[in-house]
Amino acid sequence: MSILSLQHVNKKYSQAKDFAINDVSFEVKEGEILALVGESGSGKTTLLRLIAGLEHPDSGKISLSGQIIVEGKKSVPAHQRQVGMVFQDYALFPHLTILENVKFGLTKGNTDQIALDTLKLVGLTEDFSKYPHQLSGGQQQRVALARAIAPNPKILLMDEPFSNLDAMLKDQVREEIRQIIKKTGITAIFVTHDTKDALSTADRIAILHKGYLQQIDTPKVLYETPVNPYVANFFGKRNEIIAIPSEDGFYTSFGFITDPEAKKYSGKVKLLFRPEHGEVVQRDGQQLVGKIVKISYFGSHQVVKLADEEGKRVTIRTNPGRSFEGMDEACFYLWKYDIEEAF
Ligand SMILES: Nc1ncnc2c1ncn2[C@@H]1O[C@H](COP(=O)(O)OP(=O)(O)OP(=O)(O)O)[C@@H](O)[C@H]1O
Repeated sequence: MSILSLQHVNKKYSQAKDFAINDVSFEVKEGEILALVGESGSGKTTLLRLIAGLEHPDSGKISLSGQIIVEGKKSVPAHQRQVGMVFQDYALFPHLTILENVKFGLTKGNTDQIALDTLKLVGLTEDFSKYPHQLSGGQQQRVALARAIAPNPKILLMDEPFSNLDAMLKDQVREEIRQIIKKTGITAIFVTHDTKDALSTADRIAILHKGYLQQIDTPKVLYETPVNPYVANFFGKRNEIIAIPSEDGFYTSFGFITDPEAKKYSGKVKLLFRPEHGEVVQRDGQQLVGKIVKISYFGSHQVVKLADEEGKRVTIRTNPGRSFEGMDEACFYLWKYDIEEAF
């Protein structure tokens, strides 16, 4: 069941030339974690602020939990929307203790007990009489999360929740935050510019470009079946090989690829593939071949750059155990690629 629905939402800031959000419509299902991604200025934060009630759209409709919160001039004020918000810098009150910070937005019931239960839920084991400056970044984030979820909001909104954490901590915190959100069953939307955050943490990802929603789907579908080149390239550069189709395959500058699909094309095409959609193999005459330009070792995998006779390069990801000692050339094959007409 959908808990949040946006219909044809548009937003233009008063001094701006272009719309920050252009005709955006989507739904979020109950209990789902949605990531909003896009390059800087694509409208991610604006969209989050429109849902929170911190900005008002020029047109469109937003419903939360079956209630219309925005339509035309009508708007439910931010404090009445029952939306929990975690800001990028956590925005904790420096003069309040951990417990007081979490109790801040609570008005009903035994507020001490609710705050303590929520702190337990987010796994914070510190002395709750400490102040925010006495905590690490990861701990401050848990306090901010506890403060946002303690009042039992209908939806949790997080702006760049992982951007202040160092790389070592990030992987761990991402997983922990995901588990906490899933345990509470709360619906969550987070903004990030980091594709790794989105792919590893979200159930679905919405990708924005210049305020337009490009695609919204699961990480797997977005990565493997992007609807346009912008979405495809957003999740990492793809290799591009120019190919000439024939009855039974494609002629390329790296060799021939047998593919019955080729006969459907008449002119030149582009074969597009990600580094992990190729594999370096032993030579047996059937594969593509390239001159080894560079090998980079990453522990979990190696990245090999191969060039054709004119120096055009492709990048292939391969297993870390493969040895290239004494080799000038390497053979490879592609197990997955997209075919696009080349003009
Ligand atoms: N208060 C404002 N007044 C005028 N223009 C604004 C305002 N806030 C944002 N914008 C513009 O709206 C567009 C979308 O901005 P927004 O901050 O939503 O993008 P974003 O994707 O969150 O970017 P970033 O990743 O850099 O935070 C940008 O062109 C930005 O310059």
